[in-house]
Amino acid sequence: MTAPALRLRGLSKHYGPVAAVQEVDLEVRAGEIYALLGLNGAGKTTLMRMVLGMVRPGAGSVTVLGRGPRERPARAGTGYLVEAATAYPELTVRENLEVARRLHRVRATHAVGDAVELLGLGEHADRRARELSQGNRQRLALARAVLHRPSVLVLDEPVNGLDPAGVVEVRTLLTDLARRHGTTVLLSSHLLGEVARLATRVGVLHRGRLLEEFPTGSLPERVHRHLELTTRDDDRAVDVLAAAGFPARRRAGTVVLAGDRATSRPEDVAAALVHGGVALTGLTEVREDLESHFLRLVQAPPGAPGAGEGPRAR
Ligand SMILES: Nc1ncnc2c1ncn2[C@@H]1O[C@H](COP(=O)(O)OP(=O)(O)OP(=O)(O)O)[C@@H](O)[C@H]1O
Repeated sequence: MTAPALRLRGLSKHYGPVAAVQEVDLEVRAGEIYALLGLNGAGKTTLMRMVLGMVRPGAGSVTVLGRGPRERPARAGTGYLVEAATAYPELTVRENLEVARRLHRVRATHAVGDAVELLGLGEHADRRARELSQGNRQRLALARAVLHRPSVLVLDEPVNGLDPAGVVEVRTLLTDLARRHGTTVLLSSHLLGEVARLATRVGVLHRGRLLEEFPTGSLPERVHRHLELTTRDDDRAVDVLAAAGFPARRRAGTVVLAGDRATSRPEDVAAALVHGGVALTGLTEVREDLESHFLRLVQAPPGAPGAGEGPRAR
């Protein structure tokens, strides 16, 4: 097996009494798009800065492409966008990218034109950076990050400030870089829906700790489900269901059943009611959306009393 493109071991950082990042173990394989999901202040930026060698870890270690983050092969192989997108305001888009090309010692002069095209900046190539909209400034920052075709991209909130079309473009770009060129992407976001569409794996960071990791493909199974029933006699329905081994409760004019046994065999629930002489007038399966899943996780981390979650996915 090849070594992971990024490897974090016991990574921690305190700022005075604030534990910004706490004992994070994380690996990202080549070609993966790994999204760090977290509320404001969760520690995403601090973690990314340690990956980039901009912040020294308090404890633990980081390797990028098998090297320390400040070693030349790691730096040369990494493109990044952290903090608010910045550029030389008086230089044009093309001139800004030209500076980046020289800094990265990229010989091919067409790299600038390629990056302009890749990020759809053609119309704006000769405008000064300070005249750009926030979204186009973000595109310029992304163009700078990918100009030298790095094998690792570290992107803090890459779709911030982009309009819906821009979000789709960036998603296509990153997916394409990962699939076709094997580029490894570590990104942060608080946009849950976007992360679900873009990332191959998600890590939930909360108060500096990595609470959970899972492949985005497994999300449909991970979100909680319950059944909502409407009946002619809800009190009796609850009693009949309890006797049949389906704990249920009344909520706002419905009868609610959680648990795998009920959600995986709704026909058994219906049959139990019919046998008990209760008229069933409606049965709906309700799935928790991604937003609620995330909020439930950060409010009741796995392992905490009442969290009710299985083992961490690894
Ligand atoms: N240079 C610093 N000095 C002191 N405290 C800091 C510093 N940088 C970050 N922190 C604190 O560390 C914690 C994590 O911050 P961080 O910026 O990493 O979170 P984040 O998940 O990126 O948040 P956001 O989504 O708001 O950018 C916060 O409590 C923050 O106030």
